[in-house]
Amino acid sequence: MIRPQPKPGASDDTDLREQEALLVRECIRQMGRSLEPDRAIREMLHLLSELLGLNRGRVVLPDPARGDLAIRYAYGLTEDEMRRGRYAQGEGITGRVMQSGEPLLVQDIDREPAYLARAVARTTLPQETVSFIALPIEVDGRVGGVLGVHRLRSRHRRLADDMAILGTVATLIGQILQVNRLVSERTANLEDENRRLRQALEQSQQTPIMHGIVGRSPLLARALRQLEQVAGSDAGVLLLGESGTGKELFAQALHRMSARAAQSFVKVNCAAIPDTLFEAELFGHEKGAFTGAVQARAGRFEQADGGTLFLDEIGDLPLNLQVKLLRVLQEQVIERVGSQREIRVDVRIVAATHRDLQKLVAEGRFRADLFYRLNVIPIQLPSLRERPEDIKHLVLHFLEQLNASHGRQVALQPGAMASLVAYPWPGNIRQLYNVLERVVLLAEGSQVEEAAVDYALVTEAQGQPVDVPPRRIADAVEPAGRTPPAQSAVREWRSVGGEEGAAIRAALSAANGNKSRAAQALGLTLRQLNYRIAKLGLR
Ligand SMILES: Nc1ncnc2c1ncn2[C@@H]1O[C@H](COP(=O)(O)OP(=O)(O)OP(=O)(O)O)[C@@H](O)[C@H]1O
Repeated sequence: MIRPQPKPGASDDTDLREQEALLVRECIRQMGRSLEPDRAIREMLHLLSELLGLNRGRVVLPDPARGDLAIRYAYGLTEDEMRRGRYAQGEGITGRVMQSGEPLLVQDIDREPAYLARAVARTTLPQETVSFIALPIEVDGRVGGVLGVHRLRSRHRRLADDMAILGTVATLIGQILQVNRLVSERTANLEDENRRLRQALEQSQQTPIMHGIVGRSPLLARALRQLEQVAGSDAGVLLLGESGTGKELFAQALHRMSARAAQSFVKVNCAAIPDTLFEAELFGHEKGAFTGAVQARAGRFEQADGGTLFLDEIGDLPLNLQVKLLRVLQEQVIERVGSQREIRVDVRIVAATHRDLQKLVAEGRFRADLFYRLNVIPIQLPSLRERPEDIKHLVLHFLEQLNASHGRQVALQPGAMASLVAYPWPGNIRQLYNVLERVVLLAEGSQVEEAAVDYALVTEAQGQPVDVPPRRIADAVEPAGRTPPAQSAVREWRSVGGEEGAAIRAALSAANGNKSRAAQALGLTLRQLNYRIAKLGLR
């Protein structure tokens, strides 16, 4: 067999092609190690040097912490040289390539002023003419870094070939960086998610919750015990407590615990029904009973037959309607408006009010007989002020709900929680929920800081007639970054280390006893200043 004789120089060419092919093959093999970019990229730079004589390869990447560029991977550079290799945007050859996204070739580094020789000193390089080649590395469709190598100018390989192979290597390095960025992003997301789930799990294990009612304070526990005791009977229950203390929630829990749980729970808000519609609403009406009664309709009593009727805001029921309600409660029969037919109903009555019914009775505004009928088992629900230890549990419970319903992953920093616990919550749990919802919706990151909560509380307080502890107001008049007008006075006031009295006196004396001006100087409202004066017993 006759082997074809290579032309002169062809064997050199073949060797070079083989080396190139070997380099590309090996570099592609390194792609399998994408998750270890240090090893994979260093090995690629090693092959460039070993097989093609493109030496001291380095990959320069942006350093987000310092806002410049730094050598991240290298072959043939000492640690010191790597450390020295930092470039501002647009600085030197590397900075320019990063900025323009175009490759640059310096034929002779000794004749190019833009070449900085910062990482590798000229003295450590060969005496002959040295070139420097820098190429952009594309990551996610953008210039994500720069690949740079030294090259002896007089060599047997053509420059165009070197440029082509370097382009291929830069692309492969870009792929490795892209995979890594993706993996670290996903890992960070998963870690975040994990942390949040762990927190949620801890919270749900810690949050004492019975029948959907959160809290473990003694006053709440007592109310819950009473609820459980009476759940089995048909006795009427009167739930007493301020607005937003959970009266409706308790009524629902009572219904669910009772033997009537499979039947309906029907709510009537006595304060919301106009007098003229009250009878029709409660007892129903026949077709044509009054204008607009186009068809017969069952009232709330009938709808609740066999179940529970929750009469909310019973204290707001006008006297003439109290008589009608009493009659039904006594006889357990109703007559629809426009009909004389008696319909027997079997309902358990749970009533609720935020008013002092006994006082209303004494004033002749609530019938005593109806009061005794409803007040068989009174259960007093504590306000949030009386059970501050429950606030934290409620906050964690609502936070979990709000995160789920708004697709957020918000957590509160300790200071933020402390602010929520310190707030007086005149509107009780409903108000707490509303404020938290606002905080979750407005949260910019996953961690809510104290200042953000304080700001929400101040906004809340401004819309509510409520005395907020002044320290909170002073802290939170403006969100971080903006300067409240009276900040210096506030700082002074705070710097007296709790001696509020002295600060208030000083402000009052500076304002010649004018409280409005003193309040302004302290960064408080007049109402808050009055509150502090009264609380501290100042004259
Ligand atoms: N202990 C609690 N645990 C969890 N959520 C609660 C608790 N108490 C009240 N809530 C929630 O707070 C909100 C207000 O409660 P609810 O409507 O029962 O109060 P209310 O006393 O009936 O108020 P109002 O007198 O103004 O009608 C509801 O969303 C309720 O689910």
